[in-house]
Amino acid sequence: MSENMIVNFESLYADLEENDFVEWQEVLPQQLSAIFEKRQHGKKEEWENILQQLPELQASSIDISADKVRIGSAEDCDQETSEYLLSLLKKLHPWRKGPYELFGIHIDTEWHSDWKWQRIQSHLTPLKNRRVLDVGCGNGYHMWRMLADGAKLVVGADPSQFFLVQFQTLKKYVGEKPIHLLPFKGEELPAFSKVYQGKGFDTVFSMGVLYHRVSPIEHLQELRSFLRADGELVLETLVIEDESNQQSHELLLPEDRYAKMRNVWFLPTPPLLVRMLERVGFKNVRVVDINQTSIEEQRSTDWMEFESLQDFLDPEDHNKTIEGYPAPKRAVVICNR
Ligand SMILES: Nc1ncnc2c1ncn2[C@@H]1O[C@H](C[S@+](CC[C@H]([NH3+])C(=O)[O-])CC(=O)[O-])[C@@H](O)[C@H]1O
Repeated sequence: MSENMIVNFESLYADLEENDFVEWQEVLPQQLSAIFEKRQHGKKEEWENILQQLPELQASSIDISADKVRIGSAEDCDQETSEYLLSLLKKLHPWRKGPYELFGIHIDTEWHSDWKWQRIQSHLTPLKNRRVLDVGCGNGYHMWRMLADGAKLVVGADPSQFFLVQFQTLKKYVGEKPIHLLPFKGEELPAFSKVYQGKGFDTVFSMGVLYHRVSPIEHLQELRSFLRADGELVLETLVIEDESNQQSHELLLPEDRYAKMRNVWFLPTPPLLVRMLERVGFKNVRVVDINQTSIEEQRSTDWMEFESLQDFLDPEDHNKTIEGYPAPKRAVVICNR
């Protein structure tokens, strides 16, 4: 493996070859090396040390289909090793997406990401035997659930190398499976359908990413280019709702911060979101879920000690953010290329 990389991607190359992505596989080592070179992280050595210090343990059983993704059990590990593992996991604070259980240690993450999956799962074209891409996958929680649903290849992309380290920590104990996280932004992935002549993923997810993009239409065009013909897009993003006019095509561009976040740009109404998807060429666009995020779903825990949703809302009125905007509400839209 090239020196600047935190993890080894050899098994990904083999899985890409097997799944009709051979052209990408040929250029990927070079692309990865360039990304690690360009985005050198000050904590790289610290993270490498944690990954190397993880104890060698065999998971007697694994259940990635459960809401709490579980790897191994408390019996697989003696008390001393368990405490050591706990200390290493705590060094990887903050744990945002989950929940997970690793050898009996419950990682109580900031988000109940399982609740999002519950809202989405039944609307999907079954993932069995599909090649799946999750753009903005965080530490990969939903990727495990996609694998559990029978996907034959799960690739995630997220620019955060910290989330890559959390993902690798869990993957170490799962062993070889066709699930891989790449430290790329969505816009750094190849436009498969253009570059590789009609090739692409069967299902592409983009959850919690669109509102972070300054160019939301470009993000939708990219997502389309990652799909094969007829492939399915699952898009989840923040929306605003106009209670008096369910057909309004409006959007909110926050003046400055939104729920204390600096990097929130465009929040469309659901009809505008549908129109955006149709304008870039998606078919069969349908909104399958709208949900206001509760302070039970996103909250501070022992594993994420910073501020969370409760601190981002108006203390007098949880239907408003602290800046006075509508509180976070997320829509799930599904459509086809
Ligand atoms: N340009 C980009 N390209 C790709 N990823 C990006 C980009 N910019 C930021 N990210 C990544 O997008 C993720 C957004 S969180 C959603 C996680 C998961 N999907 C979830 O649905 O729980 C938001 C939320 O809290 O919902 C982060 O991991 C960023 O690093």
